[in-house]
Parts: sequence; structure tokens; C-alpha cells
Amino acid sequence: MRVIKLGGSLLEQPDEMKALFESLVDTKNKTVIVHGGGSLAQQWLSTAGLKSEKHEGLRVSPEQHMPYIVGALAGCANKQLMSQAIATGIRPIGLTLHEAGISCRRQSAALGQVGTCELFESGLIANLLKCGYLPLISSIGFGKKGEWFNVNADDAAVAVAANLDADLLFLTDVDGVLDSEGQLIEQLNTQSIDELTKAGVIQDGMLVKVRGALEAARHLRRSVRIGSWNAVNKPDSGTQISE
Ligand SMILES: Nc1ncnc2c1ncn2[C@@H]1O[C@H](COP(=O)(O)OP(=O)(O)O)[C@@H](O)[C@H]1O
Ligand SMILES: CC(=O)N[C@@H](CCC(=O)OP(=O)(O)O)C(=O)O
Repeated sequence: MRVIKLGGSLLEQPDEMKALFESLVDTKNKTVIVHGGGSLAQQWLSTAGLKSEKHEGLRVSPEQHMPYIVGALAGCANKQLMSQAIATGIRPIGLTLHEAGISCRRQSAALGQVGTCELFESGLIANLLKCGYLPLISSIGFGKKGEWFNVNADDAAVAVAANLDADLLFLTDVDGVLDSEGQLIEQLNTQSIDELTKAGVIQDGMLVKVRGALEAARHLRRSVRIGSWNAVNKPDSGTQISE
């Protein structure tokens, strides 16, 4: 089984999105998608006249911003992906982290409704795969009292992969992790990530992704890959991250 994390910028690239779903047709019984949609959430918040800020790659999420964030991620982004899956002949099922067996709690008071993930069970996803569905999981989650949370989609993908003991692949809008000269780095480990982060080469969204990939590599005891949209069935492309 493998979990593929799709960055939200895919939603703005219809040709890439179509090609990606076409390349999933043969592996749909063992693929689970976790998706972002940060740029869409940003657009919805701006249209509503709300100023949104990020702290180390995480969107500060006050309660009053949550209807727009939930609407953009669990609503519009999720349904745009469902639409493409259906057009490709794949049977999708749109879910939140709750149905994927993940419970959330507040990361820190300063970040508002930003959630971190805790695992509780994994049965439903395996059953949906057996029934021939492609699970499309947004990064919206819920706490034990039903409160809603905005989880960074990279962190969400790490939790889903951990829950399913699955391989993990991050697909994004660059070829992988790039060095200070913009060249692809093929392999990274704890030490090289530390050095590149201190040197400011890995930043923003890529920092969240690389940290998540390293955490997943440790937990899953296997390497994790970061690559571009067309890397889905190319196991030697992108950046491979191991302990
Ligand atoms: N060293 C780096 N290599 C590649 N991208 C980087 C690096 N440092 C920062 N980035 C930025 O991280 C972005 C990918 O992260 P993000 O925008 O969060 O993607 P996604 O929406 O797919 O999760 C790249 O488009 C790039 O602007
Ligand atoms: C807490 C937090 O940062 N949540 C993210 C969730 C979406 C996301 O991660 O989308 P991408 O994968 O497209 O970046 C956000 O609101 O932007």
C-alpha cells in the first residue's frame, strides 16, 4: 500500500492533474491520496477580507478563519480531485482525517485550530480499498470533542502512512529538494537535512515536508520520496529521504 500526498498547486494545473489520475488507474487498489490546497484556502481567506499568516510553514488558524479553510480544503479541493478521478474512470471517496482513523489535538494556543495527529484505528481505509475505492483524504481533522482542526497536509500524510504502515510519496511543484544552486538533491538523511536547514537552503513549505518525510522514514523504517507530479511511477526520481 502507498500513500501519495498531493500539494494543492496541482489543483491549478489541470493537465498535470489529469495525467496523474490516469497514471493511478492500475494501482488504485493500493493507493491512498492525502491532499493539500493551501493556495485555495489562502484565496478564500483573502476574498473574505481575512489576513492569514504562516509560522514556520504552518497557517495560523483562528476559529473565525476555519469555515473558509474547511470549505476550501475538505470541500472545494477535495471535490475538484473527486471530479478528476471520476472523469478518469476511478471511483473516489472523499474523506477527512477522522474517517482515516486519525484524531487531532491542538498543536499550540498561538496557532489556533492547527492540529497534530494521533492514531486510533485504520480499518476503514483498508476496507474501502478492497471495495475498489480510491480514498481522497483532506487534511481537515477533528478532536475528541468534535472540534475541527486544520492539519498541514504534509503532516496529515505522514500520519495516514503511519496508520496504514504504507509507503509514502510526496508530490509537489518542484522536482524534489533542491540545493543552493537549484540542483536536485537525490539523497538526504538526518545529518544533511540538519545542515541544509541551518544554511537556510530548505525553507517554508519544503521544511515541513522534509521534517515530515524524515519522521515518516524513522517511524516506517523505510525511505520516503519527494518528487514532482510526473514522478508517481518513477521510483528513482526526486529526492529520497532516509534516517
Ligand atoms: N530547498 C528547497 N528545494 C525545493 N523547494 C524548496 C526548497 N526550500 C523551499 N522550497 C519551496 O517549497 C515549495 C514546496 O513546498 P509547498 O509550497 O508547501 O508545497 P506543497 O503545496 O506541494 O506542499 C517549493 O515550491 C519551493 O518554493
Ligand atoms: C496548518 C496548515 O498549514 N494547514 C495547511 C493545510 C493545507 C496544505 O497543507 O496544503 P498544501 O499541501 O497545498 O501546502 C494550510 O492551511 O495551508
